[in-house]
Amino acid sequence: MFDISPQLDCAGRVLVLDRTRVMGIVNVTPDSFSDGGLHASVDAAVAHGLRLAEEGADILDVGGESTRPGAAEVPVEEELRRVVPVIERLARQTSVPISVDTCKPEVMRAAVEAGAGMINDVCALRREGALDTAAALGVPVVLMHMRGEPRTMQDDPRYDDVVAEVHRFLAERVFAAELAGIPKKRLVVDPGFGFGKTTAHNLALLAQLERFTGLGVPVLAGLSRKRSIGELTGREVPAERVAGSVAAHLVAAQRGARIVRVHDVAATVDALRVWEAVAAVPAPRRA
Ligand SMILES: Nc1nc2ncc(COP(=O)(O)OP(=O)(O)O)nc2c(=O)[nH]1
Repeated sequence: MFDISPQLDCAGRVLVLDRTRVMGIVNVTPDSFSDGGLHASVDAAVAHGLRLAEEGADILDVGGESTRPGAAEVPVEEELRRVVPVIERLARQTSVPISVDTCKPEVMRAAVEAGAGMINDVCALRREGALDTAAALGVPVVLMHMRGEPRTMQDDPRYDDVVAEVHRFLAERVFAAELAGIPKKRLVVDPGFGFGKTTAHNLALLAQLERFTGLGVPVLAGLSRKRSIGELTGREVPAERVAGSVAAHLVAAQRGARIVRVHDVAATVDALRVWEAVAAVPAPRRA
């Protein structure tokens, strides 16, 4: 699928990015925007994660704090209580790499000790101590763009040029991570769909996603069931936005995304397989 295949060593579980890989979402939260409360207990979250692995997830993203617009911050002790037991049990029961979706250095450390092999940080390691903690943990890190904080980010976000501004931010965060001792081979960037962006902003970022591949690290795209998909399709209920989400992630894959972060793993895996089969057909020889 791709000419070069970066590899992410997730604490010994290697994720080869020779094709677009599917990150399955395991939200251990009572209030996530699309599946809040469905997997809030350890047993339910572990069962959900194993189901996503069965459906073909290449990595499982375990999060204990909703980042939906308006969400309040979760105290570190509560976030630890939510994610650590889930990561511990998933790491024992599946060979699929596990990422932890957190901004907090304490949660990063505890999650990696519990068996997580990647950090997914929607704050791009901007929290106090996060850069040094991620450098010391030695696992890959997703750096995502967010304008402001979840509580206020959707209050009328404005950009002169959203693609240029997000690109500049991610370039700065890649540089900061490298300065802190995190090599590029352990970095992934993500434009942060829905994090301080209108639907027009999200569409511009998706249409020009290719530009972010120029940062020299794999690109992750996460549009799954988000408000913009609802606006474009008229689907009010997040769980009814599967087709729109799959379409968006296919476009993201075509425009260079090496990881897509999704709730609906089976549907996404099927769509990517069909696309990859077509993409693999040799170009006709010129007459
Ligand atoms: N790297 C990355 N991480 C993310 N984490 C959470 C959400 C929000 O989605 P979800 O986890 O489904 O909702 P909530 O934050 O309400 O739990 N989106 C992203 C994203 O786009 N990229």
